Amino acid sequence: MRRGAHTRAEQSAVLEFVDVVKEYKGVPPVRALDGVSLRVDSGELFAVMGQSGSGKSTLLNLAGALDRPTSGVVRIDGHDVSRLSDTRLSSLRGRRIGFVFQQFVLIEGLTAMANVATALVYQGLSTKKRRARAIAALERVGLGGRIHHRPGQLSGGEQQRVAIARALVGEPAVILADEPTGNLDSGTGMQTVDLLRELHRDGATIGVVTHDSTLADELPRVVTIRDGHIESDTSSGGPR
Ligand SMILES: Nc1ncnc2c1ncn2[C@@H]1O[C@H](COP(=O)(O)OP(=O)(O)OP(=O)(O)O)[C@@H](O)[C@H]1O
Repeated sequence: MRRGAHTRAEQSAVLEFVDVVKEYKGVPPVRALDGVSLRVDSGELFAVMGQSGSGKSTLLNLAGALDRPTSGVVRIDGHDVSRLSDTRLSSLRGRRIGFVFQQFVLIEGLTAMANVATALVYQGLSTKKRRARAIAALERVGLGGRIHHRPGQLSGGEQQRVAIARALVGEPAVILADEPTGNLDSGTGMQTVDLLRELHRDGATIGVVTHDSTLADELPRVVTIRDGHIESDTSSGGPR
């Protein structure tokens, strides 16, 4: 084997789903995920694609430590979420997951820099260090010239870049993006995808949830979900 090459087993899994079932209470209950097994290694860029109601948000909520499975195992960065208390789970979420949303979800009264720095409040850093890291993250997404702008003074694509900077500033184990191009025109959406690809080349682990096959086809790995099952996964699952 080439020196420095790792088999899949040696790589570190950032996300692991083993036979995961998620049921929502109701009469009758809704089985949103039904026996999902999935492994994502550090440094991957992947899409979770499926139609409305297929279970994408449910999978994202589990991968992002926002919820726990009904049965099966979800491990995030090596932690079995079912074994963590609510406090430990929210700490895992705050420190190891970066979220990007379709609606950007920025705070209107704050500058781009302050919006990004909010992601660091639990890291015990001085204000000066938080600002320095926020500026570095904004520079990384190409917004070094917009650090004092407020969301209303930025285009949609720029606002999504601020949101991506906020997601990556804490150096999370994985960035999870929920329909990140859903509010952007196709050209700006493609620039956002290019940015995600660039961050991936720099080593970030990124998952994109989308119903848009044009977007998913741009990414190296596509997991397609249908009726709560994984229908296909372009990852071979063997040594890479
Ligand atoms: N809190 C809930 N209570 C009951 N049923 C739910 C709940 N959340 C989701 N569901 C159901 O679980 C199934 C999967 O929903 P989910 O939101 O994961 O799908 P999705 O692929 O993200 O859809 P969309 O693209 O429309 O957001 C659907 O049948 C949905 O109605």
